[in-house]
Amino acid sequence: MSDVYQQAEHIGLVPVIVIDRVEDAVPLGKALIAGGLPIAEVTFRTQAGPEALARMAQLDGLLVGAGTVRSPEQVEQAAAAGAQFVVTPGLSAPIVAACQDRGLPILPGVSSASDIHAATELGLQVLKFFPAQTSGGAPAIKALAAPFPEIRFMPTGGISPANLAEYLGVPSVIAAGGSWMVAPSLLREGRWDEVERLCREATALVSATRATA
Ligand SMILES: O=C(O)C(=O)C[C@H](O)[C@H](O)COP(=O)(O)O
Repeated sequence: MSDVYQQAEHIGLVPVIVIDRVEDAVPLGKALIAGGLPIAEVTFRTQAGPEALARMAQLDGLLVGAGTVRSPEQVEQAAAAGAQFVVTPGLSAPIVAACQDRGLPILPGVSSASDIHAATELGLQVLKFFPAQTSGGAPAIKALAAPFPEIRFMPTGGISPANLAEYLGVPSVIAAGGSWMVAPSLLREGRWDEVERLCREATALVSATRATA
């Protein structure tokens, strides 16, 4: 496994960020680091996404990737901004190829056995299970892991402090993705202390879950 996947596994939870103002990028990144979640998936859903990613990528100790990448052109944009990994909502062979050409780790979204099968044919082993909660949740990942034992998952979509432990308890899950600690309202109001507190609380939950596994 690439270093990025190992780091994501070590941290256990990847904040998924939808950012509207580039000037929020650095205080947000610092809050993530201070809160013990030094990793971010910065979605390319907003216009500010690529520049916000570039600013966050300058912060020491923060692993930054691009999310909601939907074209090979956006892979170029992500790489130019300093992204260290790419996340896509679904499985796209051209996007996977663009990432593989650059040696950029990619976590494409999958939600079925057919998706996973296709991803294995593209040489991938670490996949985003998306949208996790509405695609059957932790029981679905366990069922899909049976025929694909080598595949590792990062479930994302509908994950909260209430169900995080259930996902992290599945052996094939390396980390979960979630957005509650970086909710748009917190960013809009510049509540960096609250972001940090929620990250710290989430980190404690990850540690407690793993200690009892
Ligand atoms: O489009 C993408 O590539 C994404 O990254 C989607 C996000 O993973 C989910 O929107 C996060 O879902 P919540 O944690 O329920 O807010």
